[in-house]
Amino acid sequence: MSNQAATLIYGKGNSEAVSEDSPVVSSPATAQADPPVDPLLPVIPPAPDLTGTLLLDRYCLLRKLGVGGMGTVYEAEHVTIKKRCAIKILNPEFAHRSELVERFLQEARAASMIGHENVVEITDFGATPTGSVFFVMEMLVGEDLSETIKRSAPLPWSRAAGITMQICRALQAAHDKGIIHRDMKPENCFRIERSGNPDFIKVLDFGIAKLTGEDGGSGRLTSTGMIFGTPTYMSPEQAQGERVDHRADVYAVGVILYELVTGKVPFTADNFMGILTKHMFEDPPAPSEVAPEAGILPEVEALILKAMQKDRGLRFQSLRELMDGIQAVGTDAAPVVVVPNRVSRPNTGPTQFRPRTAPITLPTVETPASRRGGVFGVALAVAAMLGGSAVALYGLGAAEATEQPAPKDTPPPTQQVVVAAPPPVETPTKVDAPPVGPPDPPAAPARVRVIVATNTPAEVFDAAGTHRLGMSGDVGVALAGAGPHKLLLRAAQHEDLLVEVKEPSEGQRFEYTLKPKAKKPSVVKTNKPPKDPADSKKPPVETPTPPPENPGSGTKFGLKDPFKKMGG
Ligand SMILES: Nc1ncnc2c1ncn2[C@@H]1O[C@H](COP(=O)(O)OP(=O)(O)OP(=O)(O)O)[C@@H](O)[C@H]1O
Repeated sequence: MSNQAATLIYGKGNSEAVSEDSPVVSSPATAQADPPVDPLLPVIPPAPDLTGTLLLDRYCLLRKLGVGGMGTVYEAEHVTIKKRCAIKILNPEFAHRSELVERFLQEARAASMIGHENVVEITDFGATPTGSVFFVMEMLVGEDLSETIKRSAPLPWSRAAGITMQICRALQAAHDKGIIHRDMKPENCFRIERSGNPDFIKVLDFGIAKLTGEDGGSGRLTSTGMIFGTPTYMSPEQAQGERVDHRADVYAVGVILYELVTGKVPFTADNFMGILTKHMFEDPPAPSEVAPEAGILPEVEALILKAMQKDRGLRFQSLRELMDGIQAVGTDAAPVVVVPNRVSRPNTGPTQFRPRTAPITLPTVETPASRRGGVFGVALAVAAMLGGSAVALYGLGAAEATEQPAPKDTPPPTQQVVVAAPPPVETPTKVDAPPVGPPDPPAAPARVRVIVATNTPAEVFDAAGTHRLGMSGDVGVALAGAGPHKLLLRAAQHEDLLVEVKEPSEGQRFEYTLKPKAKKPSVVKTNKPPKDPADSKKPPVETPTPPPENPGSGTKFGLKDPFKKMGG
């Protein structure tokens, strides 16, 4: 992982938070060697190796899997039932800081609240003999998506779509529960094989996620002045320290999709500040130009650019909308609208932070440049404080917060708002008055997405065979209305199959077998996605993950049950 992809967490503001001189910067994890560290960032001493330690009399730590920003992850075994698991232990450096203990356990709480098959499962938590805290996760065997990208990107559309759909589902489930991830990046998407699907995705690392419910703890956490995020995937509003809502995740997923289909990230620079500047002020280079060899379809490009609109009011307003867009690729659905970004940049600030490539300037509606200029100035000041290699977003929020009215449903801050305090986070269903764009989708859309699994890749049409609804496989097919739905499944060299789907529920899976035929199919699609080796495999069968074990074992150590806030 490059330094640019590292999560930056920087704290300041009260005695419980990380002190100003100890920013926490996540670093790439490796099982064998310590990760490279940005020489310009403060170094946190490595946590002691706890391999061989028995936790809660039942989890034996077998080997270190990697080191992240806040803790170390071990492979472990439940000694009684001999089940493998992964255990994340908070770096002892942070164990005495209740703010960080709370944040760490929040990761467990957030992932546990979501309860989705594409989100890593958390099963237990407790305290170590050395006084730190840990939580237990399902053990994932595979690799994170950044490795896949390094090795195989650009990915064919069918594969990129399947992966992105799962990320979207996981995050939509999070958003439905009032949780915003805020640090989506390929490193936080683990790719495992499950039931024959080599691209099964598990979203990890809700460590800086926001629980936006009234008692979700977000107020306490944000009021202490943590700053966080990964510059490469960071939305412009996050980079500017504005209030973050679920559309920051939409942006990050847009960047991930960009990377999946091009093999490159849209913005690079020599330092964090350079990347943030580009997210704020430059148009992403067109994916089709970045990777002409990848044959990126215009509608795929439009999807990416819409997800990455600088103005969040112009993005897909939910991941559900993005999923619909993905699903519509190759159909006769109306194309998505991408509004040119206004990408003018402030004319103040030291020139050393200016990106090297010329900005693409297009007219649009956007935040006034003057306001950006002010924010930019603060960003530069903080960057300078950090030696110019990293930008702490800390402080930017305060500059913006004074210009933005607090959402009506947000209680007034209990602490005095100081320059250092970042802004509160909104609930995913609320937006802070986007200037343009459609309203949030209704809570219960009249469409469900079902998985149509077939023995051979098949196109899914309406019963008349006139409207293509999508393809079989993991991307899923969106059905409007309650049903029953008659669907026509059509595959090359196979007999058409007419099926009926009665009262489908979201994510429900239907399996069908198409009979081979000798003669050629009567319908040939011209806009079929490129063939992907992964498609030729047996259609994935997704098995439900088992329910978590009873959490709460750590209470004898006086820990607050991280699962308690979700009532279970
Ligand atoms: N459940 C798991 N099963 C297997 N490996 C895991 C699991 N959870 C995390 N890992 C691996 O452990 C390493 C550290 O993970 P962690 O989430 O702490 O760090 P990170 O994502 O690199 O850091 P950051 O906190 O900066 O996002 C990573 O290589 C990650 O892929």
